[in-house]
Amino acid sequence: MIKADIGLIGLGVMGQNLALNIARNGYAVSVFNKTEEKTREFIDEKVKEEKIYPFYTLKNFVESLKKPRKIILIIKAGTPVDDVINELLSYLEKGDLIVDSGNSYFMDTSRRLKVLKEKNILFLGMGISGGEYGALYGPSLMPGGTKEAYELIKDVLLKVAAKTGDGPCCTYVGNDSAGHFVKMVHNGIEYAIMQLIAEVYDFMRKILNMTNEEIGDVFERWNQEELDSYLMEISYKIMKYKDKETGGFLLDYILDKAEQKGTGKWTAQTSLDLGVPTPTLNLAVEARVISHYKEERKTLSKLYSKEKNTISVNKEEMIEHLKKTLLFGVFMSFSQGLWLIYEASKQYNYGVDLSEILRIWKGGCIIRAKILDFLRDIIRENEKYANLLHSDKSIDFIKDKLNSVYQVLEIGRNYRIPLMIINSAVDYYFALTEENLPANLIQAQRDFFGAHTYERVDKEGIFHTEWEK
Ligand SMILES: NC(=O)C1=CN([C@@H]2O[C@H](COP(=O)(O)OP(=O)(O)OC[C@H]3O[C@@H](n4cnc5c(N)ncnc54)[C@H](OP(=O)(O)O)[C@@H]3O)[C@@H](O)[C@H]2O)C=CC1
Ligand SMILES: O=C(CO)[C@H](O)[C@H](O)COP(=O)(O)O
Repeated sequence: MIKADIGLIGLGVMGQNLALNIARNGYAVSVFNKTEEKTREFIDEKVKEEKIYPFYTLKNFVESLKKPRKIILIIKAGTPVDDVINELLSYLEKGDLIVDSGNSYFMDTSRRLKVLKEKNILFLGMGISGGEYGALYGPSLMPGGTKEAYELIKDVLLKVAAKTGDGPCCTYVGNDSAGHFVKMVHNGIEYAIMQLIAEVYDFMRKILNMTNEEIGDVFERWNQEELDSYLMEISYKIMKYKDKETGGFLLDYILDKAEQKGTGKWTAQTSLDLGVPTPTLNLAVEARVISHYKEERKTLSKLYSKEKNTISVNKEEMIEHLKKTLLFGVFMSFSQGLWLIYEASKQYNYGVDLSEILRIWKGGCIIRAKILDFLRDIIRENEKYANLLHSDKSIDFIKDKLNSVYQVLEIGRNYRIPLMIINSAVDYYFALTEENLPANLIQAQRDFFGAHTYERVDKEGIFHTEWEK
């Protein structure tokens, strides 16, 4: 009778490759998928010598595992996770472990942890990043929950994770739902960087009149410099990719409506709940939402004539300005995301080590980037400042980029192209480094209409004024 080391449920894009990755690292893996056909296809078409065993009932699947059982779920987030856990509970025993590695909402993970603890089942909420390629060759893994649960599966996770010069891209992220929280923010940052690159592309094609090929060349060059990152790499490849059907660039045939599955929106919602400013991450979600109104945009674009103040620009200089703008935006995106993780870690007692998070994001994951080493140096320099802007290194970095950001924004405005996220990054910087904001007027207005009271700058206390008396 088969006794496998690991069980994996969910043979979708990620699950198939993760199963292969685990098996290729020397483990015997039992697999189960809701739709049987997918399991059969996987076994017939993808599995070669790997020790991967298919099961068609959960009972047989569970019985095929060595005790204590270790089961990785990698299925659609939400109700399916609850359904599968509930079904599994009929067959699991005290001390068995479930690892949910889908993009689950962190509050769901906290709830599941409590329920499963009462049933003596160990549980980890584990973020995974790297897409289908990462799942196969080495993802970045962000497990959170109890240390006891992590210890049970640590060896497997460290083996299958991506490796960099700083070790495997997996660490114990922290207590409770820390793993899924960190993955959620990872995705919030991912949305922001994707939107930043998209705005730069828009600028290049509409203002600098660059072809996809030319933009691809610039992105490729940037990818060998400070902007070296996975998202830059795929963007230059996308720029140059030809459509098999038409022979044109595939990108030009893709409808400009961005989809989303929820993690970016949860990041924005959570930052508002916790009161941490992450405007760049939030606006990246808004940008996707606006993109969805294609018909509306089409109609309105005809109603409003776009008088563009064309001004002459030096293309090569502008490309350099765009590079610095992108670096500035990427820095602000990470800065906002890390601050959010830091505050959440305090609020929820996660115990997250930000430097470790930056380390495990260096390989395998979608937001891996050369700039992470620089950010890590800043974090390690002074751990009490989760807000990166405090560091001298940041001040020098930002000063070097600002003029370029201003140039890009000014020209973008003259040509009327939306640069929402670049604007948000610079406004975040302006607001956060401004001693006197106009919030005094907001407080006065609130007190005027709702007797909400205010504090004064010249004396302690809470005050209210009868404004019309
Ligand atoms: N794709 C990516 O780049 C990444 C995805 N993720 C996350 O990993 C998880 C899996 O993603 P991915 O592999 O891309 O998704 P797919 O859409 O390719 O696969 C979804 C999987 O979920 C299963 N499933 C759906 N509904 C149920 C249900 N009610 N009960 C049991 N199983 C169900 C499907 O089974 P069936 O075949 O029977 O429909 C299938 O195995 C998701 O949470 C996703 O957000 C995380 C990082 C990266
Ligand atoms: O987690 C991921 C990458 O890190 C998934 O690919 C996720 O689906 C991306 O988010 P969205 O679909 O909302 O763009």
